[in-house]
Amino acid sequence: MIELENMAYSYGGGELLSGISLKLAPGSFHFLTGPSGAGKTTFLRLCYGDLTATSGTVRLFGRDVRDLTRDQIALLRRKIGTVHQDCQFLDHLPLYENIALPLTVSGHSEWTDEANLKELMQWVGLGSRARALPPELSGGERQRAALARAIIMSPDVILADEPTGNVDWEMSQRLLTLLVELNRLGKTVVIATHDLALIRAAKSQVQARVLRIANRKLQLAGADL
Ligand SMILES: Nc1ncnc2c1ncn2[C@@H]1O[C@H](COP(=O)(O)OP(=O)(O)OP(=O)(O)O)[C@@H](O)[C@H]1O
Repeated sequence: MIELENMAYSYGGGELLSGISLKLAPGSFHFLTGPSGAGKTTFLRLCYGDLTATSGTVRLFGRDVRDLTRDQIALLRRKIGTVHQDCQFLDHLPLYENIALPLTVSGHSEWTDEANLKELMQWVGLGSRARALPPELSGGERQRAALARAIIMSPDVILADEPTGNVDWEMSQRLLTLLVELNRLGKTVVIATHDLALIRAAKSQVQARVLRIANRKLQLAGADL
């Protein structure tokens, strides 16, 4: 799926990430943790070909990112759904159209009407909010909408960057449950988070590996979280 081999990355100064190797197996569930500024967001961006490693190799679905054109990377990226820390929406479009944007952009606008999106919107608990405008949404609604948008193309992998960053505990549990359900459907899930309580809570629901980035390296975290 996604494979990193002795990868390093620098934004131009010193190395931020170094000697990183990891294989994300199909259907696996990973948490990614580490101090603020350690490089979690950068790591996720490398995992979906948004950044190119300074050295070492990143393979997306068996293809070395360096051998791919931007268009080829964009095509492979359709198999990867991303949820960002600050979910961006087009404020003038109703929610269902925002969620359908990946379909519109990829030329499948015939599937983007409200009726087709109903099931997905109900699944994330936004069935009654289809026509709301993004500025009218709560933090938790925005995060669930971002998750719906991330999975609308039925990706194999979901990379979520602090998906529970701006919501209360109950909502973070709800988001976690949605991500666990997606994993049970066979999706590979990676969640970057500072929230160790969330990771502990997940342990009863899913077999997750916990990775930690610190001092430029990626390590498997201990069981003492
Ligand atoms: N586009 C960029 N250009 C230069 N430096 C950057 C850029 N993006 C991030 N950085 C720097 O790289 C380091 C890692 O940032 P990153 O966002 O990956 O960390 P993080 O672990 O996700 O942090 P947080 O937990 O606070 O979200 C930080 O020092 C940040 O300032």
